[in-house]
Amino acid sequence: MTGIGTESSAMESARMTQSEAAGEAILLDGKAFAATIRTRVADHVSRLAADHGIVPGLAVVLVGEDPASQVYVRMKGKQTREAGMASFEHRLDATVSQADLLDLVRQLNVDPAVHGILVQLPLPEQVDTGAVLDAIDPAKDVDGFHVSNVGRLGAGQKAMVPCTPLGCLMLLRDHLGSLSGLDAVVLGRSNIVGKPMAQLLLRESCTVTIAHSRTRDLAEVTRRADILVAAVGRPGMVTGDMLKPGATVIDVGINRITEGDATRLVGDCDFASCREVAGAITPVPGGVGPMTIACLLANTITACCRANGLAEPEGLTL
Ligand SMILES: Nc1nc(=O)c2c([nH]1)NC[C@@H]1CN(c3ccc(C(=O)N[C@@H](CCC(=O)O)C(=O)O)cc3)C=[N+]21
Repeated sequence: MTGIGTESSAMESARMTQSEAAGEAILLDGKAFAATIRTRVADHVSRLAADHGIVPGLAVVLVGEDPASQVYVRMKGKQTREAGMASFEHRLDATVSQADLLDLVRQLNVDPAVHGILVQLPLPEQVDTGAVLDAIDPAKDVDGFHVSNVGRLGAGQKAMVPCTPLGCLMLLRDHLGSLSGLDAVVLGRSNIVGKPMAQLLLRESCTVTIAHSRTRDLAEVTRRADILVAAVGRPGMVTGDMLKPGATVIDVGINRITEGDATRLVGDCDFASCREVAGAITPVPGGVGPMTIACLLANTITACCRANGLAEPEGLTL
């Protein structure tokens, strides 16, 4: 019993008969599941206010004017406020110095109204990203990128868990129940998705392989996967022939491609061929993306509860 996503489980099983009849993969509806998590977050926020007079607060720092980053930051702010939490947005010029950015982070570290801090990535090149992430108070590190949270996750200690892998794991548990003994292949070895995802799957007792750009005979590796998590940022690189029939496929890729004068979001998986072979697959959009933001809100509640010595919020942590 995961405690997470019973509503969406019910939706999945309703959909299962339809999909099986069509010989196509079940769609793992991250958009619907994320809405469920946001409702849980909003419930916790009401309770924190009523019982303790606490309003959880999330600070988001955006440096520069990257259009995609602006969209994500706007979505995060909107959903934070809709859940009843306080949203603090800090926009800095693309030319900001490392020292000024560190000053802002330190100010947020000591601000009692701020329980979570997220510095939107990527940062401009004059800034040392690792130094900025490690300046964040680990207790407020809702992205789970601080080296101390990375270490704690690896050591099996209580940590802040990166939002995208956390969302992927919630989808997997919701669909599969126990993951114990399953072969999991993570495609991609980034610090923000691939590596923490592998740690979480290992914690679930999967047999974990991390594949990447230098992996030899990739298809031979991916065809062993009961669970395939694709996080490489290459549109359509996973095709149906690379999958074990019935595999559960989590597509983390968010690639904006231009077709004529329209743009379209596609994942790292070639959806048309993968859905013929997979047992279940996340769509892009509407899969992992919405789960990432929902988990950011969940992590903010978790950080707030821990900061105030309150019990872990049920259904929002691992
Ligand atoms: N410090 C930091 N933490 C992050 O978590 C972080 C970051 N930096 N930098 C950028 C990436 C990207 N990211 C996404 C979140 C939600 C969607 C999302 O909701 N996508 C929608 C589509 C939205 C659209 O139309 O663009 C979907 O997939 O359905 C996508 C991408 C968080 N990131």
